[in-house]
Amino acid sequence: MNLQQLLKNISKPMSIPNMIINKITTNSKSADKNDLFIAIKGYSFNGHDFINQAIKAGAVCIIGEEDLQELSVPYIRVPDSRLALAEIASEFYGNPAKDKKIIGITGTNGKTTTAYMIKHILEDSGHTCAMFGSVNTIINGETYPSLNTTPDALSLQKHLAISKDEFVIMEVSSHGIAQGRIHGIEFDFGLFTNLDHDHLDYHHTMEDYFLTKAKMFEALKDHGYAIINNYNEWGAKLSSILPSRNFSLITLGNKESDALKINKITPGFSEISYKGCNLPLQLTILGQHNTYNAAMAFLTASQIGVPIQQIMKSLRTFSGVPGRFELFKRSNGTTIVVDYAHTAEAFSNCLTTAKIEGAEKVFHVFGFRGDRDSSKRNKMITVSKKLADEIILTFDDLNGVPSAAMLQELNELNEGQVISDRTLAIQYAIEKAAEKDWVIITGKGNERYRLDFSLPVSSDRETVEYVLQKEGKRVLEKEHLKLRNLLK
Ligand SMILES: CC(=O)N[C@H]1[C@@H](OP(=O)(O)OP(=O)(O)OC[C@H]2O[C@@H](n3ccc(=O)[nH]c3=O)[C@H](O)[C@@H]2O)O[C@H](CO)[C@@H](O)[C@@H]1O[C@H](C)C(=O)N[C@@H](C)C(=O)N[C@H](CCC(=O)O)C(=O)O
Ligand SMILES: Nc1ncnc2c1ncn2[C@@H]1O[C@H](COP(=O)(O)OP(=O)(O)OP(=O)(O)O)[C@@H](O)[C@H]1O
Repeated sequence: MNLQQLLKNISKPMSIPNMIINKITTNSKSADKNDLFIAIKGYSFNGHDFINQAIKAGAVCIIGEEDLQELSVPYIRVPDSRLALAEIASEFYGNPAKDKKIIGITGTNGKTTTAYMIKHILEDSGHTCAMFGSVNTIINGETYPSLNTTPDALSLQKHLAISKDEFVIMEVSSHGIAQGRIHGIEFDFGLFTNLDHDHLDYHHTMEDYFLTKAKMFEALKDHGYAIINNYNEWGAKLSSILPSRNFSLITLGNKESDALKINKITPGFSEISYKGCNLPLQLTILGQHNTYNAAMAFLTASQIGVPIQQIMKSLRTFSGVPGRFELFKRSNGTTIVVDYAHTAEAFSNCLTTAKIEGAEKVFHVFGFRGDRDSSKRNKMITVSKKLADEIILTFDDLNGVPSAAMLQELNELNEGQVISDRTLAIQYAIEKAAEKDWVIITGKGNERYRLDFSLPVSSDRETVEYVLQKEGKRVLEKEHLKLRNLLK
């Protein structure tokens, strides 16, 4: 693509050389002949330090924010490289967002689940959907792994360009907003699920975290919809500060002005009221939090025009999300749950659900993610202590934190058992649980392990299956032995 055309919104044409660009890259390692390299100041590295490397590899033009002289190729200085990247990437891929119906979902918890629910409902009624989120990326029916919850601007624009889907359902993380990954994208729907203490290593205060999330709503299209969970105090705050613009504000909550109200939540069955009717909301997945996610999905699908009866039918057949309240049954009756909860509120929802469902004793296996907001850990422990009967602390991803330091932190908490090997911690909890007990394993969800553990498995699901299988074999062997003794 012609560089002058590509940078028409970034710089004066006079200062842009007339040349053809092969591709855009932000990583010197993937720079090649005739590429445009955009230098980004990141958290681990400063892309400006790799400019010479990119030039050596063949980059013919550089964009960056630092005052640099005497580069051997043209250098265009911009105020913010990340924003420039988003604008240039959009131009490179033909401004693909403009023809798309985009549903952006933000909030601390529930983005993935709500996204999956909306996708299921829309596809059930004949629509096609792309989905960009933390579990995976789905475009034109093909599934790809996701690196980030919200893709970087270059990947995002490329995904949009490739997608022929009618709707794009996108999880929008606060990191994604703060780093300008969604810059330039306008949303038809903006959903806010909730806000809970998380990512304060990055945002420092809840207020800043909230205001970052709130920015997504500045990018709503005229005649778009803001769908907000007012049951959450931050949701109610967002509804109250949204400027009166030409979009519809649709809320769930308890007030007269809320469009959808949750009348009651009981296991497997909830009741909502919408447009003056009380409607049963039946879900096959457990967790009272999922009723809120379903209500958000309901409101979205309803605005899109899916008939109410159809929405409720689709929600009844929604089978869940990998690693979100995923249930397993042990032969003796113990219930085991693998869940992605990693905030106090999510802990509370999961552990309360187990109690509501009749758990006699709850064993809670979890750890703390290394190099991530450590200020939320006390709250997580407090909730677990209150709602679980036995805590088994173990390792989550260490992200570079030395294992001895994490082990020391877990030991110093002096709460329950510490079994650093995650697979053995899970095995311990399962083996200790009785018939009517529940084992709740939180933090990793569907993610693969990044550490090596003792059992030959690579995720919580595989650990549970491995332990149950081994146990099943032992039971069979015992019965076999009994039979042989009887026949003697
Ligand atoms: C802390 C953080 O947010 N990091 C994200 C950020 O990376 P970064 O800009 O800091 O990159 P960096 O590694 O410092 O490098 C800076 C620049 O130097 C370049 N470089 C670097 C080395 C080299 O040899 N040559 C070179 O050119 C890099 O390509 C980059 O352009 O921008 C990258 C591109 O968008 C992201 O992939 C990366 O996410 C990392 C993987 C990450 O873990 N992010 C988490 C915190 C995150 O963003 N999570 C949210 C979800 C959170 C949630 O809701 O739970 C998400 O949206 O995924
Ligand atoms: N509406 C909700 N309110 C509170 N907790 C929830 C809600 N929905 C899900 N959770 C909890 O949060 C966990 C993560 O759910 P989900 O993946 O849907 O959220 P997410 O916002 O995509 O999370 P992340 O950004 O960390 O990927 C679940 O496993 C569950 O424990």
